[in-house]
Amino acid sequence: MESQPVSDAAKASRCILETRGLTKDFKGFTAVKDINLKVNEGTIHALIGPNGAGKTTFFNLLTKFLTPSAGTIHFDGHDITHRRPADIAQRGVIRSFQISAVFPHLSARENVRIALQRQLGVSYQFWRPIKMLDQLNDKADALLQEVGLKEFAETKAVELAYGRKRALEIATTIALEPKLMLLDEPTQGMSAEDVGTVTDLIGRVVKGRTIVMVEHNLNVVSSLADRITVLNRGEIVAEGDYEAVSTNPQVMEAYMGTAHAD
Ligand SMILES: Nc1ncnc2c1ncn2[C@@H]1O[C@H](COP(=O)(O)OP(=O)(O)OP(=O)(O)O)[C@@H](O)[C@H]1O
Repeated sequence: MESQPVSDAAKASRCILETRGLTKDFKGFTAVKDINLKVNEGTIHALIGPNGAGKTTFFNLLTKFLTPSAGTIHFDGHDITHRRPADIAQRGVIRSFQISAVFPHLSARENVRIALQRQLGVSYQFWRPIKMLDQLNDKADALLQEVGLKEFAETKAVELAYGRKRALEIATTIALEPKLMLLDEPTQGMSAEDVGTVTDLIGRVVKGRTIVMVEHNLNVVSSLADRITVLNRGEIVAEGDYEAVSTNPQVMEAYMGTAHAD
């Protein structure tokens, strides 16, 4: 039987990540409580919530920086609850701004090239002729162009302006061809101008990719996220698109301490 091409709609409805009853206790304090979350392939899913809501702890559970106290994590059809962090990265769960930290004294191109080498599994073949490794330059340049850093290929990462550094981090993450990108507050600490640039960049380069992001800036969330999960005190208080969650009384209460936020 001939296989049918998968339509965008069908692809978007495939759940790639699911947590069931995910819980993390710290000595009797429950930071993440019974979280049931589903992320569909090809979508941007944002996690928001006030300080201390449990967002970072939840991310750390997904990447196995922390071990859950209870519950399971399923990724791409596999139960990964008891997998080691390296296995999870190998399966394509890549956390940007942490794992893919850039090397400050290497150029933008060299940074992307190293990520590409890692993806190809040739990182230790340092005896290969430089020329062979130079074949990666074309691919690296294409990625730099994609994130708007073509003119900065020779610039050392440390010399890039903040927003451009973030763009480089995104390029090195994409180079690893993630099945799921975890973005940790991608616009944190940025000027309004950089927030706009990085938001546009994420919107452009992540098309068709699956992202879970923690983000405090609600403008960024409203323009990027297909679906939003709101956490408060370790629990999900609301889920839906931006319009649904932003008008939810429990969300207003979590953020502002009142359901009448006018
Ligand atoms: N290792 C730990 N030991 C004890 N308590 C912890 C630990 N890590 C986090 N917590 C607590 O768990 C709760 C959730 O913290 P978490 O950092 O996940 O929240 P968050 O939503 O990411 O907050 P923020 O937006 O401020 O980064 C907080 O009350 C925090 O103090």
